[in-house]
Amino acid sequence: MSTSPVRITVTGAAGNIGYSLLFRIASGSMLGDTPVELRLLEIPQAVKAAEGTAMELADGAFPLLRSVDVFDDADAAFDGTSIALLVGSMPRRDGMDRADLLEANGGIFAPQGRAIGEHAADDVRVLVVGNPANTNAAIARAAAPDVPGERFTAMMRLDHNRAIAQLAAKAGVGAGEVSRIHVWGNHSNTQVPDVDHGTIGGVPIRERIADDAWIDGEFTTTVATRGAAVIAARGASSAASAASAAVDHVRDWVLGTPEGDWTTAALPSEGHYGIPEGLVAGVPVISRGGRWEVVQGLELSELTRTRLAATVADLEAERDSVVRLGFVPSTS
Ligand SMILES: NC(=O)C1=CN([C@@H]2O[C@H](COP(=O)(O)OP(=O)(O)OC[C@H]3O[C@@H](n4cnc5c(N)ncnc54)[C@H](O)[C@@H]3O)[C@@H](O)[C@H]2O)C=CC1
Ligand SMILES: O=C([O-])CC(=O)C(=O)O
Repeated sequence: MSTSPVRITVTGAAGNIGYSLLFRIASGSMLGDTPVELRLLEIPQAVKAAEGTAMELADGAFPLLRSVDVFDDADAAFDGTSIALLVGSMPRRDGMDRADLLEANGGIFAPQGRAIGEHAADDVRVLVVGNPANTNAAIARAAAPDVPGERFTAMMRLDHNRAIAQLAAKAGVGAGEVSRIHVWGNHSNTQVPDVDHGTIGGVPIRERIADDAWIDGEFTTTVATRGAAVIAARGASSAASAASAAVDHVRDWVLGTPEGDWTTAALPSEGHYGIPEGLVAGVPVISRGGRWEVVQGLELSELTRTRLAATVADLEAERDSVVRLGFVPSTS
């Protein structure tokens, strides 16, 4: 067991995702047997609620939890942090698109990116959960030019997990039977779940499901619009499943992806698969030695290529908006 604690900052700690996420981290679900120091960042009006959550974390008597501190100042909250989970922002409500949140939430991620650049540990890894997650990650990255760009990622793992769940249900198997799928592009309804290289119980997915119309139609739409469906049902956006996906993303990033499988993360593009550089896009990834690597050389079907172009255009439109709003310089 590693004895030196890892410092983790969670923003929006008093919110719905925070309430689920913090307890998963404290229990060891994210980093295994590694002690953790939690730093909770909130806006001043929510500090009291975050302190209540800190009391409950203490009451959990988690053996791996070394400390919990609450902040309303980003510089202090990110000081020396190695893992920054940027959750705090405004969630969308029924009838809104995630892109409607650009202006409201863009103003949060530039100052937080700057604070990370100036105060976090040299090994800092950043996961942006707050929507629109991909573009918020690009904003934070642009504000922290001294941090290697690859350390700024956005969460597409919930989309990935949703795709696995739908496929497993259709095939009547457990989620653990589904391998080698991923979700391209934006965490929006233009995202592109891709099963063409995947297997269920070792059998190619299209062969096992034997229903291309379902895969290319209902399955894709269900995964891409699942967030809105949960909002319509719950009256609030996904929270526990989002927290679980954040735990999955960071665990795989730090500890590595299982041999023989891959997953999905949104990374700043280096031009792979024709995705323009700098867009933070969902891609197939493995993690080795604490670094994401894009799975290279996959053959894309004509349909996937067309859909990938549409989700890239969606990301470009978001990038153009935040350039206009002044959150990102036009060269990023
Ligand atoms: N990427 C993904 O797959 C998913 C992303 N989300 C997004 O995650 C975000 C958070 O969702 P919830 O926890 O449900 O929302 P929530 O409204 O329950 O909590 C958000 C928290 O963030 C805090 N906050 C606002 N501005 C802040 C700032 N500048 N610094 C620190 N904290 C700040 C608020 O006070 C609040 O406590 C939303 O943007 C939501 O759309 C939600 C589900 C999935
Ligand atoms: O849909 C939303 O606004 C929340 C979210 O990102 C998701 O559940 O995928």
